[in-house]
Formats: sequence, structure tokens, C-alpha cells
Amino acid sequence: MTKPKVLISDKMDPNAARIFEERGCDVDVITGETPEELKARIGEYDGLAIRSSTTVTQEILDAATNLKVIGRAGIGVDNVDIPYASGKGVVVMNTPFGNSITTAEHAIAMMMALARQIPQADARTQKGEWPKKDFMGIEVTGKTLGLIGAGNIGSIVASRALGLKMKVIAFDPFLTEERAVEIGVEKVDLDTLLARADFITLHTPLTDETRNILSAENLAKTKQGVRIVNCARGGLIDEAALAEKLESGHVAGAALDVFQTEPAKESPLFGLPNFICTPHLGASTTEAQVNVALQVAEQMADYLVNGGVTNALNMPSLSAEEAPKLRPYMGLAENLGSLVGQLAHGNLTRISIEREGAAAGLSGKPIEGAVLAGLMRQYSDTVNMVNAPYLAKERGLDIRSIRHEKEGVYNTLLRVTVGTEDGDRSVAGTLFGAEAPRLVEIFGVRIEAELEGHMLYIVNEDAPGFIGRIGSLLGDNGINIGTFHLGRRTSGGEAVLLLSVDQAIPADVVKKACALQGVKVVKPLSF
Ligand SMILES: NC(=O)C1=CN([C@@H]2O[C@H](COP(=O)(O)OP(=O)(O)OC[C@H]3O[C@@H](n4cnc5c(N)ncnc54)[C@H](O)[C@@H]3O)[C@@H](O)[C@H]2O)C=CC1
Ligand SMILES: O=C(O)CCC(=O)C(=O)O
Repeated sequence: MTKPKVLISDKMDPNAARIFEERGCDVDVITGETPEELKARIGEYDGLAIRSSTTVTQEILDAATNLKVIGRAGIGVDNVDIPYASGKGVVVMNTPFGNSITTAEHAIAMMMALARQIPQADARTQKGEWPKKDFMGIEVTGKTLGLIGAGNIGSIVASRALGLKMKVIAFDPFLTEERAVEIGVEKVDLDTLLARADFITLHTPLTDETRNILSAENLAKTKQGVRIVNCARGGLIDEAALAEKLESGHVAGAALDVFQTEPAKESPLFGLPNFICTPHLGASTTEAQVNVALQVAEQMADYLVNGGVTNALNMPSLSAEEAPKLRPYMGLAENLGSLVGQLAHGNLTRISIEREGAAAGLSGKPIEGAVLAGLMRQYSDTVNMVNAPYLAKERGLDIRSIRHEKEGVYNTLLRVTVGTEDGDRSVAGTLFGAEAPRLVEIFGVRIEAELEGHMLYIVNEDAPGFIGRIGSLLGDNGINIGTFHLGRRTSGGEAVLLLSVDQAIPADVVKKACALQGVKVVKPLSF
């Protein structure tokens, strides 16, 4: 058998290459190439091991004709087009915990450096100025730290900050009261955090919900004299707005490890006296780099040599026998989880996953994993079908799997119900034939739709003329409708419209749809 061939395309601890070789792979380490060079080379490899410098685009994936697995030695996978990789059958893995302590420590180091202006004082002292009068710092003891995102890294930051005798508050829609108590933080909403925090640190993935979470509007809601640290992802803060707030003195200091565009060669923040930064060094310690290098090489070699799957973001762990029967249900389950995750807002406290008819005869765990992965992918890019149930339980979500062997209207059905602050919300789907998944119910309304690509969910008053109005709005904005699905609670009552469209719907079009007569809810969805 020919040996699988792996390319390590980013700077990685040498242990990775050693492990690949020991586990029966050929390995090349070629770093710093341009996208064109990588595109020309990638066709010969079965595995690609990366950190954050390589961006795996559709173009690279199209050229990667032999590629079977991409391994990210780290957490964030926003540099990999995962949906496209999934379409190409390429497994994407990450190492969800190997660098979390290190990154949390970097955030704490940045916070302390801000409090005492250490980089600025160091630079001037080394110039021979001895500027003792210019640097009056603040204590962190007794100050309030506001965490935006309290997952792995956020909760480690919390524990370190509590050790520094800070009061810690956190905004995270997936943080339960119980988990908040467990990690010693007070759960608050975003506006409360902005108003109360003396320091804000960010620890979320970059998603549609978190992009620009510190926008100009939200920065204006922060406390006078706040200090801000971002060691998560660049797009979380509006950098121009932050620069204005630093110049006006409203924000007393900011420390960034990550930038909207990396490598950051210029920025409105550069040169401001109360700004400090590092070049995406959050994960750069010997310990973390050994951890992630060993882990990624072990996981990738295991997959390439033995077919074992660990920490995959786009593939469930399945036995060879069950796999063909379960596969169509997995896609349906993940989409139903994703649908409730995208539509049911607020704090989710419980979820039930019901299998009815033929589905009751299948193993519940992979289906549960797929539903939870779909649900939690809205909140975390480290989630996969293996770790989703664990993460959900850790965050206090009450999970129930229920089997009903008796068939209902459909000979096979999956139903997902979440408990929210506004009551239970339920969606259900079936398989047409053996393979074709369909949504058949959404929040009590019967509807029949394929969940695929970009979609638009609308709840409106059931009255004549609405379909024409929404059709014209999308048409006028150059948005092509693929499929159109209607359902309603009662004639003249509430109607649901689910459209598939050929592109993501821009925010201004969503706003105009909200303003149409009779509209109650508009939500763009993606699957
Ligand atoms: N600077 C660096 O070198 C590194 C940066 N990172 C970044 O740190 C991020 C966090 O990592 P982990 O804590 O391990 O991930 P995690 O998945 O354990 O935690 C992320 C948390 O963000 C929360 N969240 C999601 N959407 C939110 C929203 N709209 N508002 C508030 N909270 C929200 C989630 O519920 C979750 O608790 C990663 O996604 C990665 O982008 C990670 C490692 C190194
Ligand atoms: O590999 C690195 O240096 C960056 C790590 C990172 O950003 C991540 O793990 O999300």
C-alpha cells in the first residue's frame, strides 16, 4: 500500500512531522507559500496540516484532488471553507483544547500590560528617558471584568481573573445560570456587560452573530475608561470605531492579538498611545504548540492510516455497519438542530430528540450528536458530532432522546423540541424514499421543504397580496428564489413562508422585508 502523503503548510512544532512519519505517512513541511503555489502543489497530498496562516479556499479545495483530511493545529477554523470541504468529502479536524490555557494566559497578560502600560513604559525606558511621571496605572483588584464568550478560553480567563480578585461578569447566550455559578461569574446581557465592565475581554468564534459585536454603537455603551482585550478573532471589533474611542479617551486602552485583516500591516489603531498589540500570538507557547502539533498529527494519521475519526467538525463517528442506514438521518438531524438553533432565541434549557416509526429502530447517539452539533454550531466553531453532546451537557442543557416505535402520519420521523424562555418550540422532518430528507413541521405549522443553502423564514399575517410583495422585493434586489414553501396555522391567521434563494440575503433587504405589511418575523437561514 502506498503511504498517505501529508503537507504541513504552516509553521508547526517538529513533533508533528515526527508523529506523521512514525504513524506511516510521508510528510513534507513547506511553509510560507502563496495561494497560487499551494494550489499548484496540493493535488499530490492526502492530508493538509495547518495553523492560521494557510487559508483553505474553494479554489485550493478544487485543486486538492487527493485530499482526504485537513487538520487545524488549533481551535478557530474560520480559515477553512468547511461546507465546501464537506461537499468534497474532505474531513476537517481541529484540536479544541490544546491551546486554550495558553490563549487565556495571553488575554490576562494583555490585560495586565494595559493596566500598567508596560510596553509603552518599557520602550521609553530603554530609550534612556526614565519617564516615571508619565505612567500612572490602575489596579485590577476589585475591578469588573466582562467576558464576551464564556466557553473553554473564557472560563479559564474567568478562573485566573477571580484569582486576581476581580469581579467577573459574562455575556454568552449558551451559558446557563448553573454553569455561571460553577465558574464563578455573573451571567448578564450584553448591554449590562458594556455598562458595568472596567475591562472587556472577547472569547467567541467569529460568526454572523458575533461579527462587530463591539460595533461603534456598542462601544458607545461602554463605561468611560473601559479597557478592551481581544485575543479571539479580529472581526469582533470595529477597528476604526475603536480608534476613535481611544483618541477621545472614552476607551482608556485596548490590546489586540488579532485583526480584521491579517497579517495587519496598517491599522487606524497603530501609533495610538493607549493601544498595544501582538501579531496573533495567543497560542504561541512551547507547551500549546507541542500539544496541538502532537494532537493534530495523531488525529490525521489515525484517519489516513486506520480510518479513525476524532474531533472532526464535519463528520460523525460511525461504525461501518450502521453507517449507510444512518447517513441520510444524520443530515436531517443536523439540519433540524441547526434550524431550531437559528430560530429559537434566548437561553435554551432543554432539548428533546424524538425518533418515530422506522427512525426508532436506529441508534440514538449519532442522531443526538448530529442534532446537537447543528444546534451548537451557531455558538461555537469547535463543536463537532463527537463533542457536541459533552459540550451541551457541560453547559447545563437537559437532553432527552425518546423513541416511539409506532408510526404516526409518516413512516419515519425525527422531532426536535427545545425549551426556551418563551416556551417549547418544535420542528420535525422525515425521509422521502430512503434518502431524501424533508422538513415537515415548523413550530406547529405543517410545511414541506428541503433545508439547503441560503433560505429565508418569514411569519406573516395570512392575507392576500403578501406573496407578490415579497417576490417583488427579492426580485427588485436581484435575488433569485429557488423554492417556495407555504404553511399556515389557520386560514386568515399566521402563515409561514420558507424560501430557498441563490445567495445570502443582504441585511438591508432583510430590513425591507421586516417592513412589509403584515410581516411578523423575518430570519435569513443557512444550512
Ligand atoms: N488568539 C489566538 O491565537 C487564539 C484564538 N482563539 C479564538 O478563541 C475563540 C474561543 O475559543 P474557545 O473558548 O476554545 O471556544 P468555545 O467554543 O469553547 O467558546 C466560545 C464561546 O462563545 C460563545 N458565543 C458564541 N456566540 C456568541 C455570541 N453571539 N455572544 C456571546 N458569546 C457567544 C459560545 O456560546 C461559547 O461559549 C475561538 O473561536 C478562536 O477564534 C482560540 C485559540 C487561539
Ligand atoms: O495557530 C495559531 O497560532 C493561532 C491559533 C488560533 O487562532 C486558534 O487556535 O484559533
